[in-house]
Amino acid sequence: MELVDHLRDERNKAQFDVEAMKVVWAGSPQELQLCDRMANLVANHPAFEKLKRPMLVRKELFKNSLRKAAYARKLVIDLGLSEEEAKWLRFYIDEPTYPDLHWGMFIPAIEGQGSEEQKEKWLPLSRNMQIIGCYAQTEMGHGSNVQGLETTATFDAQQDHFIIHSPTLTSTKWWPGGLGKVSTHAVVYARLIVNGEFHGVHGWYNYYSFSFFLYLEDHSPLPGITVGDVGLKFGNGAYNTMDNGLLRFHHVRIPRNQMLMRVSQVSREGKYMQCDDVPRQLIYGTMVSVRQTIVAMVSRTLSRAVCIATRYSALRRQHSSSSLVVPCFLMIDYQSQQSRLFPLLASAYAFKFVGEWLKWLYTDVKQRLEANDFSTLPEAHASTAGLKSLTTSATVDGIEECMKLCGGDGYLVSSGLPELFAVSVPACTYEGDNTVLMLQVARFVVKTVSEVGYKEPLGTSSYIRRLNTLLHNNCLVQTGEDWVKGDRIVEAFEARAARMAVTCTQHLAKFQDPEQGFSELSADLVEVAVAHCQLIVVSKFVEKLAQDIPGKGVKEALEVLCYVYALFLVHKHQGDFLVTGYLTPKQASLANRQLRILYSRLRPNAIALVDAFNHTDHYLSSVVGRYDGNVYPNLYQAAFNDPFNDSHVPDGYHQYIHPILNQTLAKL
Ligand SMILES: CCCCCCCCCC/C=C\CCCCCCCCCC(=O)SCCNC(=O)CCNC(=O)[C@H](O)C(C)(C)COP(=O)(O)OP(=O)(O)OC[C@H]1O[C@@H](n2cnc3c(N)ncnc32)[C@H](O)[C@@H]1OP(=O)(O)O
Ligand SMILES: Cc1cc2nc3c(=O)[nH]c(=O)nc-3n(C[C@H](O)[C@H](O)[C@H](O)COP(=O)(O)OP(=O)(O)OC[C@H]3O[C@@H](n4cnc5c(N)ncnc54)[C@H](O)[C@@H]3O)c2cc1C
Repeated sequence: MELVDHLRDERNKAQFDVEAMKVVWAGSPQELQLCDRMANLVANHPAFEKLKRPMLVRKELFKNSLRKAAYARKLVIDLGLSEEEAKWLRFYIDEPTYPDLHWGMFIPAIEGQGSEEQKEKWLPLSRNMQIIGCYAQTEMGHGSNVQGLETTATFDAQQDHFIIHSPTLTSTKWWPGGLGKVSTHAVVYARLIVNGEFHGVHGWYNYYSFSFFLYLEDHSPLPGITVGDVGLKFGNGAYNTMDNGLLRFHHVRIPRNQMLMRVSQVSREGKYMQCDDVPRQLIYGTMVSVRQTIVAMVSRTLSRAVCIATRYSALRRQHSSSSLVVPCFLMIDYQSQQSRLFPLLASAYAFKFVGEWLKWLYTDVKQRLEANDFSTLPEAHASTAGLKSLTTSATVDGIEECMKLCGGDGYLVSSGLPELFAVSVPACTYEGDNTVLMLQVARFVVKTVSEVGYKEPLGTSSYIRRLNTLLHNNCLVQTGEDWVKGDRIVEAFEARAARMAVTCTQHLAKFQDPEQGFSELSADLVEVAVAHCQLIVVSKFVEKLAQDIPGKGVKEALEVLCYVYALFLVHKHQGDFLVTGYLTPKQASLANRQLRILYSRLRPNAIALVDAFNHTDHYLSSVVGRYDGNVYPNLYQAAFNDPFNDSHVPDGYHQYIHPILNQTLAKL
């Protein structure tokens, strides 16, 4: 049977080479080929079916996710997949499960914090999955406040052991993924006590990582350990495939050599030693690594929602303003729909490019760390924390907006959007609450501004070198066209960020106690951090455009996206630009007018731009976002696929409806 492409006319409007754009989106021809192969491997394997997921109760859902993870492992072994291929395989299976934490946090924690000897011993076991691990840092009473962790690790010199203990209910480890039911091991963060002394009460040496056996062979917990799942989470399927766990220790003994020993050691004699040349922040290194990975991946999550909403918007017709009866307008042709949808489409591309840059920065930092050069660690911390926060918040808000952009049908599970929202929303909390992370960025920015004159700002903060110019020279825009120039846009974002940072730094200086000032001004500080991070995203997009980008019309299409992203932010945050005095109201209104012109330039390319994400229908799992656009018959069929429609008479009908109809309620 010939397949009908209901979006063909839209596809024909494209003004650029979609295949070339696919390469740009993927990062390289090799990445495109790799992703395509893994996506199709998953899409064509019946084991990875996922449409029934939202209908399953927790125990069935969990078993189903274990089955998928086992099939995935089998495929990795049978096909001899590399770690990189296996990572994409997991990604396209699209179901959070224990391997994410095993590969994403447990192994990196050992790699980053273990001694050479420890790595040699534990990494082969972990990579072969002979042990399965998780990352147990958060406690019931302490999530953001890592310094407040209460779990203790007391050294017993006589037996050459650490005694791990949870002294209070609030010290219960709480939330670690993979911990509740599956893991055999954990990297546990605890407060170190040697010779009755708490180390580093001032926060230098408080917490150390331990790897130790949680379970006996038969998978029952070791004596002294209580373990379980934290309970059902938001959304039906969503993150409930993960066994986020709880864990308590009652004086559990582990050998001394299970303390991860790269950053510091405790000797056989009970002597505590801190490696002089390694900063203690390295124990936070796993979080830096995962935050970078989240930024690298988040654009795909947003692109998925945007792809669904764009395709549906380009199919569904509503009435025109002149006739409320005759449906003629495609939803995508409403200016108001475009002004909500197109900035999200542009954001997906913007986040992709900033993710690529962050990966580069992180790789560079990692190489430096291996050579004991820690000079770029503060910037890596601020950039990973800030961009994780900025991109996940925008993505989660964007998914919700896409749901609304699809009207009522977006609210149906079959649209794929509710589950995507539910699975993504905790990204604003895990790996660091987004506000807490922005406050870390603000600390970095304020510190950089305060040090002007005796320390050269580098990397993402190098704009602060030109503080004088940025504070005193106002925007030169005179026409709408002036707004579509890369350097002008970047300068506007630099001036806004610099002016906000300087104002906040001056306000902070008025406080006798800097910490009190920081606390009282924290809402303003978050805005400073947002301005700094948006500058990074905009400038990395502009830098991307300066590269050689092959393919007919590809660069031009990307330019439109870049200006849409930037001018949308100028419009959204025009208060910042006006209050800091950088823009006049006229210039702000020119930016908005130019934005509308850009929307009309983006419009013919909209479907091609989402096609360039190269998402399979399996990955999208959305009736309204299907590639062929054949929405209505499938939407209708999806309703009847719901087991609730198996019968006209639901359970309970005879019991609870008949008595009402028959007026026999009194018998109930
Ligand atoms: C929207 C959809 C998203 C889709 C996502 C897709 C996901 C892709 C899948 C990828 C595949 C695999 C990945 C793995 C799966 C991920 C699943 C998620 C699992 C979640 C796991 C967790 O949540 S683990 C627990 C995380 N916990 C936190 O993040 C806690 C947050 N708190 C902190 O980080 C810290 O406590 C703090 C930084 C907020 C404060 O610490 P502290 O009080 O000790 O520090 P100070 O503020 O005093 O600062 C002291 C100096 O240290 C510097 N600093 C702080 N942190 C760091 C760091 N990490 N690195 C370097 N330096 C650091 C700080 O700047 C100070 O410096 P100075 O000012 O110079 O003194
Ligand atoms: C799905 C999921 C998976 C997780 N996986 C893991 C895991 O594998 N391993 C692990 O160790 N942990 C894990 N966590 C825990 C996660 O890291 C924490 O939830 C996170 O660090 C936030 O801590 P919290 O929940 O205690 O929130 P809190 O710190 O209590 O924050 C609550 C509110 O207080 C605000 N707040 C807190 N501190 C400050 C401050 N200093 N200044 C201003 N505002 C502040 C926050 O902005 C937020 O609005 C997971 C969490 C979730 C939801």
